[in-house]
Amino acid sequence: MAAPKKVCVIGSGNWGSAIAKIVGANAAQYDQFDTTVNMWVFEETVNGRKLTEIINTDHENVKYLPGHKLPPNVLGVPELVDSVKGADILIFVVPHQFIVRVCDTIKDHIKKDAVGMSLIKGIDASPEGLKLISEVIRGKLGITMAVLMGANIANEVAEEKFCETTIGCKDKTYGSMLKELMQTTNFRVTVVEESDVVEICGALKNIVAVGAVLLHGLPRLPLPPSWRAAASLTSSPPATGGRNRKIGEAFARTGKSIEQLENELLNGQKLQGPATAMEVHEILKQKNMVDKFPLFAAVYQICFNGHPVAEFIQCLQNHPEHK
Ligand SMILES: NC(=O)c1ccc[n+]([C@@H]2O[C@H](COP(=O)([O-])OP(=O)(O)OC[C@H]3O[C@@H](n4cnc5c(N)ncnc54)[C@H](O)[C@@H]3O)[C@@H](O)[C@H]2O)c1
Ligand SMILES: O=P(O)(O)OC[C@H](O)CO
Repeated sequence: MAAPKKVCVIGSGNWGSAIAKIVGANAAQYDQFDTTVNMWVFEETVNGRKLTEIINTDHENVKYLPGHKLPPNVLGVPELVDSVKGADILIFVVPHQFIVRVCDTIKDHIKKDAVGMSLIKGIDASPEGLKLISEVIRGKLGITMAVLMGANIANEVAEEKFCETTIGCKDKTYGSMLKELMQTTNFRVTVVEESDVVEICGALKNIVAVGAVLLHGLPRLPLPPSWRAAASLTSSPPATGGRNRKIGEAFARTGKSIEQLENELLNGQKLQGPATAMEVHEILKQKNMVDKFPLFAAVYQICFNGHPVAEFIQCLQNHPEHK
């Protein structure tokens, strides 16, 4: 029988911890996985104790996923290089702004035949154009990559509410292995081969989520309730408690900057929607296509250029599709 596959979860934020809860339970249950699951923890001090010590003693990430026990076989590791040693499966789940540094740190320390799976929502924008985060990782590490994306809110998944998600994986053998690692009774996994589509939809969805929330935050526009409901249907997570919703509502209400609200309200968690709107805006500008995506442009202008939230309606009224 093949040696059990060793898993490392790279990241221990809100989603990283919720995922470690699932992966730890499945690794303990299925023979094809090594029981111990490493989880890289960006070390910090919480209530006078190291976060790794809290995780490894109390089995709870009290800062990023309070109120949920992690399986005891999930081991918090503060050194990134140590955490990935010997791992056959690398699950990438850090905020997207940190991924390049993570890859540069581990590139000489991973197994060459490891398989990676990115749970990171976002894109990489540079003067060379748009790159998917999985492409960035593949380019840096030279490993096979899959992705997992869904309308998933970490706290809901940790509470074991019924949710579905999609693994995008071009290789069917890896696809079924990753499904066994991720699926539970209440976290249902579909595997498809169109990995790039799954990934770009996961990233762009966060911009739409911010847009839907900004609309909800508009107090006196003559929008019928059905319109607001339709907006939220395009992305149900912000309607049920995501961070895009929390910050989007506060932004529309207070007029404070996104950065200030992230610092004030998220306790170290990172908001992804507005950052993705900025990166997508860069790409659209490069390609002279800003006018073709008025919703993305409006989210960018409102979040970063001081445009009034009420401008959202004009952008939709003037959408090229209606001309
Ligand atoms: N939270 C969710 O509900 C959810 C759901 C689906 C997908 N995602 C995606 O998962 C990814 C990770 O999000 P999350 O919710 O786990 O993170 P998070 O926003 O909760 O936490 C921030 C994490 O970044 C770490 N960090 C801070 N500074 C760092 C640095 N300099 N280098 C490396 N790490 C640093 C913190 O220790 C913490 O673990 C994101 O791309 C997000 O879009 C999140
Ligand atoms: O908590 P949010 O708003 O960042 O959403 C997290 C996920 O991306 C939702 O799918």
